[in-house]
Amino acid sequence: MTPLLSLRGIGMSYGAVTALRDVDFDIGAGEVVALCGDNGAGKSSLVKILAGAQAPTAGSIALDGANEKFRDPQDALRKGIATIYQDLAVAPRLSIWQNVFLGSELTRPPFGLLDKRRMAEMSRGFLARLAVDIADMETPVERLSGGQRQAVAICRALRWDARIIIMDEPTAALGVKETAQVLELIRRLQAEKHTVILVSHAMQDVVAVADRVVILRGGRKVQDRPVAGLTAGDLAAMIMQRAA
Ligand SMILES: Nc1ncnc2c1ncn2[C@@H]1O[C@H](COP(=O)(O)OP(=O)(O)OP(=O)(O)O)[C@@H](O)[C@H]1O
Repeated sequence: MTPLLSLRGIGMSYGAVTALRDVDFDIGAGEVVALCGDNGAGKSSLVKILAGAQAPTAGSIALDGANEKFRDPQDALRKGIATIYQDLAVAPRLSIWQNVFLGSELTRPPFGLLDKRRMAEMSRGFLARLAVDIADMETPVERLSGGQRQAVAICRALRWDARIIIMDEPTAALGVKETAQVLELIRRLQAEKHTVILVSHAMQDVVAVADRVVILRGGRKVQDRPVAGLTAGDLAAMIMQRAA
């Protein structure tokens, strides 16, 4: 079967610094893949490439078997890859629906007025798919919990019908309860057959939701295996292992 996303020989150099070397991997539709590695391993560089924020200096990317080059993040989004960075890029004072449709508002003919009702209804529908219960779509995002904010950021990806959702350290700033909520969001995405790439330093999160783990070290892929049967301790040991 053709993988949904396929990377071949991806390299990234910043002048004299090589952040990624010859990285290959395939991701199937509906998989939750954790991308792990110690600081400086190359995770952010890879995320930026997949997000369309930077072009790799070597290698190729294919979606559904067709080679792709992303001109910019908007292009990657249009092609089905949504990236949610740790800061979530939400506008705290704006409402839930305004955030979900930020920069891509729906309008009504013939005068092009904002179709607030439809945007609010659709936002409610996206949140319902994630099993997040918030009564009022006019609620400013600053009044939401960390887990709920993450849900709003995911709704933005759903609004674009993203097939691949990249989440960069989604639980890094969250407490225990909110972390559990975010992991539940990922399970919901998985149940809807979305593909999720989870960048994480939290091995217990990886064990809880990921199907597979890809570990980078010094810019190279050193592990690519199913998570089943591994403990958080096993993963931490794999990340820290010295190169042979
Ligand atoms: N814009 C840049 N210019 C120069 N070097 C860079 C740049 N971005 C990243 N690097 C270097 O590339 C290597 C990989 O960094 P990257 O941020 O991709 O790793 P990471 O795994 O995301 O680390 P962290 O977990 O700390 O975010 C590091 O040596 C880093 O210093």
